[in-house]
Amino acid sequence: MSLTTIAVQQLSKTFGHHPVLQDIGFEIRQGERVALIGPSGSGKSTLMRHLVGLTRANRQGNSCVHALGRDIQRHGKLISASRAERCRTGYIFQQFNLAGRLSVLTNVLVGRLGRMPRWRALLGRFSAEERAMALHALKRVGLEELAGQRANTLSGGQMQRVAIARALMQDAELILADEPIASLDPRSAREVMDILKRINEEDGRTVVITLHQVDYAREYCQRAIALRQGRLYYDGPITQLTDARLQALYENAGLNELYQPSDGSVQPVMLRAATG
Ligand SMILES: Nc1ncnc2c1ncn2[C@@H]1O[C@H](COP(=O)(O)OP(=O)(O)OP(=O)(O)O)[C@@H](O)[C@H]1O
Repeated sequence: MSLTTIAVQQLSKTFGHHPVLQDIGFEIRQGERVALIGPSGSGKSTLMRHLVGLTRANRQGNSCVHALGRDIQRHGKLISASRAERCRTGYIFQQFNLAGRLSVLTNVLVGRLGRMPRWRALLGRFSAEERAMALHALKRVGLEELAGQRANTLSGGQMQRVAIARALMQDAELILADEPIASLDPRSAREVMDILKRINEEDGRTVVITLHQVDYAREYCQRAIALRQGRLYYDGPITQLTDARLQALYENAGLNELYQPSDGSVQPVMLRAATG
């Protein structure tokens, strides 16, 4: 039986007086490929940031964010982690976060820093084996020929593929991709989504992707978690995310009447009408 990779319980976050996440709870099992969707401002990025401790939940309440066998935060308090533990999660940003002046290969090697002895990491001394690994990671994203090129000469799609190669180099078991294709043209977006899917299928990595484009979520992910106004609106198979539900998610249509599973097989589906 697959293991729990992420468990979120009673997660609430308020910025100032603005409740951005309200009582969020879900679990993600090892090897799942999940799309996190919802209208702009619904809290997707904020939720993702909680999963790696970049944002802390409200201190009040019983929230817990658990990933890869350890608590990331509890009741809004971050739990410290070793470098090796942090490396187990790779985070891919919309804006790639590459060092533009460094070569593509070096950017990929950077993914290894957290797994190297500190003195070697500080000196940036990579072994022949690590270089071979980085080239292999680049090969997997189809960019080994650009290894020596400066990162800031690449297209957006290529940059994102380098960022994925860096996560591969990190040997991340969990990959969180926050709008990885938001600034890419359709062809590049497809290439990036293909690679994320392949990593999930071939390596068994758990992949969670925030997406604006529902079509990509439908095509590439098995499960959707949808937020609306900071609340969990839908959690279930992507195939059950009907046009009517999506319309309700994005257009504030009436919610309760839309959830009418046509057969009894829809066990994991949960829908909560947003009240706010
Ligand atoms: N650090 C912050 N301080 C104050 N408000 C914030 C902060 N981060 C996010 N917010 C607010 O929280 C809400 C949710 O933002 P978030 O970026 O999580 O939404 P999102 O669903 O990812 O949106 P988008 O799809 O547009 O990126 C927004 O109203 C945003 O302005």
